[in-house]
Amino acid sequence: MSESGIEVRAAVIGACGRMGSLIIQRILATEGITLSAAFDVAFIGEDVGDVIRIGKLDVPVSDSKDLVSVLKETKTDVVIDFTIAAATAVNAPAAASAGVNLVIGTTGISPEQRALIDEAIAKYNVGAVISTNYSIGVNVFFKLLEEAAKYLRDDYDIEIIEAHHNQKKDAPSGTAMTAAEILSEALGGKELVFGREGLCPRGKEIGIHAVRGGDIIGDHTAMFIGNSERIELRHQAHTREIFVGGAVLAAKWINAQEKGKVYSMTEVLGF
Ligand SMILES: NC(=O)C1=CN([C@@H]2O[C@H](COP(=O)(O)OP(=O)(O)OC[C@H]3O[C@@H](n4cnc5c(N)ncnc54)[C@H](OP(=O)(O)O)[C@@H]3O)[C@@H](O)[C@H]2O)C=CC1
Ligand SMILES: O=C(O)C1=N[C@H](C(=O)O)C[C@H](O)C1
Repeated sequence: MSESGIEVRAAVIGACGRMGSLIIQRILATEGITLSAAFDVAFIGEDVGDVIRIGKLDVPVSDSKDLVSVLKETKTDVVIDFTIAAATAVNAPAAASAGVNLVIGTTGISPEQRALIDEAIAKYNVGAVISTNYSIGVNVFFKLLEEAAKYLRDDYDIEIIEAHHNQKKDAPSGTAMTAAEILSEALGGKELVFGREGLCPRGKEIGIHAVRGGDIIGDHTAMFIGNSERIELRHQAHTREIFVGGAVLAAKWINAQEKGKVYSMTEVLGF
């Protein structure tokens, strides 16, 4: 039990994945939050602690097809979802329908999928944090981009380059997309161009480029390129723990917020 006496019951979807398994370990090490359930597509029925090799936890891996009934049985307050967009588009509305708050880290969510999620959050009056990046550093990076755009206006060409590990499924990264959206909005609307090939004279667009290889955790560089100078803002993740800490913080935070709304990680951090 935490000092405040509130114990948040959190379920993890994508529990056996790179992020999910670390989030479970962080929940176990954090006061005021308990692991209520774990969902994945493989290892159904096995103890999740055994699957992620940290020892028995007496929490079975459940099939997300049983999401609503398991969330109700386990009296879950919040689900933390780090999976793939097609899964989140189904599981987030289902969890909301059970009255459970949401922390969504999955990237590559299309505008149509996002609309379904937003609709369920409003309809079932649950709270949600949705962020393409839960690290403190990246959320400062987002603020710095806004600030740079304010001064540089349209005079500098903007290119965003992201690099990630060779197991990442989606491209470009969700963080690169958020960075581009922030810059586009600050500059009154810009076309986004993904990579370049063939005849492609540069216009006033924002270029976005994805690199994939090895075990890169996540690098993001925004280049503001003028005729005689350039500014580069860069964030490099050294470990996934920076995302994990933010996601668990968000899971505890959302419980105490006004419901029926979607919050960003910058709001969780109070920026
Ligand atoms: N917002 C942020 O700060 C961050 C976001 N991410 C994002 O989180 C997501 C996951 O990344 P990562 O952990 O590296 O990926 P992994 O592939 O390692 O983990 C995802 C897990 O989800 C499982 N899964 C897939 N579909 C379902 C489903 N329908 N129900 C339950 N589980 C499911 C996968 O199973 P299987 O492998 O069998 O398909 C896998 O075990 C990505 O979208 C990534 O971009 C990552 C880091 C930080
Ligand atoms: O898949 C990853 O690993 C990451 N995904 C997120 C993204 O797509 O922005 C965040 C982080 O860079 C790691």
